Amino acid sequence: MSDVDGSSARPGASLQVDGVTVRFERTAAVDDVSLQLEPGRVLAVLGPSGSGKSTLLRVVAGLQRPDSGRVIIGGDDVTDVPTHRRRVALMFQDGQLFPHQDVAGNVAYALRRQGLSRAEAAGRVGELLELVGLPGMERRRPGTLSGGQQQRVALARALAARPRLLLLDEPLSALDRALRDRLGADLRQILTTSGTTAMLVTHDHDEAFTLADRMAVMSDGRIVQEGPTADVWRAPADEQIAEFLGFSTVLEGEAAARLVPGVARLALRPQALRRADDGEHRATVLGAALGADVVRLRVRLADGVEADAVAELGEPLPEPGESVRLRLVPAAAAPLPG
Ligand SMILES: Nc1ncnc2c1ncn2[C@@H]1O[C@H](COP(=O)(O)OP(=O)(O)OP(=O)(O)O)[C@@H](O)[C@H]1O
Repeated sequence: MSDVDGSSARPGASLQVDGVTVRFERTAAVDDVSLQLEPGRVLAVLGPSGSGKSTLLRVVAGLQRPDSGRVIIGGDDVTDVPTHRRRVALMFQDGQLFPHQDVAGNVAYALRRQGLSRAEAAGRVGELLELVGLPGMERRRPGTLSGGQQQRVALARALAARPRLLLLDEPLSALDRALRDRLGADLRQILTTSGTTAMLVTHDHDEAFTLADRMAVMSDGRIVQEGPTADVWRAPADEQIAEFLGFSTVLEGEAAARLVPGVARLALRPQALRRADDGEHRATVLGAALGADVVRLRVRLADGVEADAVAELGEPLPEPGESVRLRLVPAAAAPLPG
């Protein structure tokens, strides 16, 4: 237990979850979940609403006692250690800043509690604000900041305590799309730079993909697939997971093999079929709509199967009934087992 309250040079610790089960009444919200995360890595737990991911996060944070199983952080079994002694930090959707304190006061909160002098804390606050891209913002009040800036302050505050493990609950979902993309990329960079081990829960596959090295997909309290983000993204274990990861069409048999020879089931993202004059696949347009960065098509393939497709903006919008040629974008297609 020596490291629970002590400080170490390297902030990130390993995380191990061993056979954790949490029951509410009869049902298991978390059902025999085991996970391992190496120091400095970021794990996204991805799942639909009610799949148990927040409950799992609360167990790791020490806010929920498991009915069985263990939580081990940096080699210490913390299952019976209260939250404030686990050296974990939590960051929620809405940063929950103290409204009456300025940015520096918010970020310095944990530092002052650790007994740093005012001058030491001020220096560290400056560094942290630099890290999250808000240099010089010390004197601003939370109410005068944008949503994205507030999330950055919340992140700086969470990192101030040099947590061994940072726990994030849908950290980007309260932000609008453009801000989410920008802060997502920054957050990823900040976590990597600071060497922080982090676990985030989200129902947004883009958020998981942007932020995490590893992904665990949860359904009905269980982990149904786990691995490096790119691997899960490229090879979902079944149709339900594929759908959850943003694949919109599953082709079977002939229709699948026509696109990728030898494949019996093929999951396609909406952008997997792209209009191209030299494309080798023929299709009939059923409908077309302007999207923000592409034209979205609904098409019928040669086999009579319907699928999504995209076309470049700027090309004339194809009419329903029009015949088009499509090219497969292999990175947006994944063979499914079975
Ligand atoms: N305190 C509680 N008492 C009773 N049931 C609970 C409690 N907390 C969660 N549950 C139930 O446990 C299951 C998992 O809930 P949990 O909040 O972990 O899911 P989630 O995947 O985080 O969902 P969301 O994305 O909607 O937050 C749900 O069926 C929920 O109703």
